[in-house]
Amino acid sequence: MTTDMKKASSEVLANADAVAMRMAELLIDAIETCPEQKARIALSGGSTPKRLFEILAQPDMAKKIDWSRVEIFYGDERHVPVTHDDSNHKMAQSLLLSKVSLPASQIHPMPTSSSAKEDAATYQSILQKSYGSDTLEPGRPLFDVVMLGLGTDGHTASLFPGEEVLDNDRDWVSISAPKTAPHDRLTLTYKAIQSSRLVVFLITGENKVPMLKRLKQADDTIPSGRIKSDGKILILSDRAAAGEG
Ligand SMILES: O=C1O[C@H](COP(=O)(O)O)[C@@H](O)[C@H](O)[C@H]1O
Repeated sequence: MTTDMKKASSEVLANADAVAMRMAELLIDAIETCPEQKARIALSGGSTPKRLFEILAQPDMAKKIDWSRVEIFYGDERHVPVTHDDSNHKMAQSLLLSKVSLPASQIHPMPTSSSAKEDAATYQSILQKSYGSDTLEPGRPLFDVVMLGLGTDGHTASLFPGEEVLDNDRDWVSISAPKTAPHDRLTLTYKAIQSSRLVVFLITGENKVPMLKRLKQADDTIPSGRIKSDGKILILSDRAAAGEG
């Protein structure tokens, strides 16, 4: 089964906190029902997942998760040192990963210390090692959950409009050099994102109204509109992003 954006489900929740809580529930469920020993989860970057990370780090919530069954990956990363304020990993590490019982060996940040091209190839090898093969097999998804955001230009992960990576159907990880963003980036490709049990878009705030509308219409002229999953796709948004605020 392949799900494209035309077949995506959506839920509109009261506010950004409710979206984060719902995402936390989905993660708990995905970890509990993961058919393999460990659930591979790709975190999204940007500002939207911040609230989720804070919620998951709260002791009452953190104890609902068997962290020994979790492997953390990233959907994209700014090609900056991990100490940089724009680093997705820095944010996830400080708000969540440093606060729960998750061994460092189960956290896989995108490397950013060599050239972006070399770092993309290294991350692909890290994913292939975890998956146990360098070929994606039908019926055995790479990720249990891929979290995605939505940029006001329609990008998701670091799949930006006009970038070569949009046509890369060979690699799992690629470089992206958006002209509209301050740093080069590394990103999962469409192919890697598709190999998933569940893709969830987290979209909050009224500045996302026009793009969320296009995403729900499965507009394939924006990069997010071309996302597919071998499992399910869910768009979680708040009322403000849905234009109901
Ligand atoms: O999927 C993603 O979307 C965001 C958009 O970020 P936000 O700050 O509006 O939440 C993107 O830039 C991010 O890196 C990515 O993972």
